[in-house]
Amino acid sequence: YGSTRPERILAEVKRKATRGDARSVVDTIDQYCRHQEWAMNVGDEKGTILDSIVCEVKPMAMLELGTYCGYSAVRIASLLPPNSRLITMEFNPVFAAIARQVIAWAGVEDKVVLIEGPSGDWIPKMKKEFGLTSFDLVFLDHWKDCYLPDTKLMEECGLLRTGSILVADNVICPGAPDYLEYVRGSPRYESKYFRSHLEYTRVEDGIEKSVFLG
Ligand SMILES: Oc1cc(-c2ccc(F)cc2)cc2nccnc12
Ligand SMILES: [Mg+2]
Repeated sequence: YGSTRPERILAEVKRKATRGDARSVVDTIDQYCRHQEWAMNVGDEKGTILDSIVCEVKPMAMLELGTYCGYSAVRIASLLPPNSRLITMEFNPVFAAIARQVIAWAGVEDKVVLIEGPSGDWIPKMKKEFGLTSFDLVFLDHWKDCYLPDTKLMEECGLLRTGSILVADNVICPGAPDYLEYVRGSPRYESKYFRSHLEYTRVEDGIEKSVFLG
């Protein structure tokens, strides 16, 4: 029986990364995915852009859509202020099961809440389920055709406040054209593009940072 790519990434983390050391987990995954087998982590180059935004915003409440193996959840959690929480949402149960173990190995499980299921089902329930008023920062890194509907749903559910920031991965590759058109064209957003590359490649990709103006 063959293992899955997420299982091979977890095995590499357990073999090479220091338990409780988030940076060593991040670096181990980057090394493996650059030199052994590509995987859809935000990666080191775009990850540095994400880090700078997390450090600037210092979010008390943050949402990640699309956990995959937990690479960006670990990367983000290692930068969060005390008492702040990252809620990360994953649709695929196989990915979620691996991510839980990667997050635990990195020792950031008390900063991260991983929820499983479709974003469209969860978003309307989040205020009540987590006693939230709104998110300070949202990282969109799930299926590209969900970026726009989920953004509109977060607006409708009152999960965004004046100043909430959306950070979207892959706006060029694979691309989220309808989302880009919306945040760049809407008077309710102030949007900025950070040019970069698709993780572990020289292909152009980028991150779009959009401030919700209310
Ligand atoms: O960062 C990413 C890259 C890709 C991806 C896949 C295949 C390619 F050829 C190019 C890019 C897919 C993604 N899906 C969800 C979240 N993030 C993704
Ligand atoms: Mg991505």
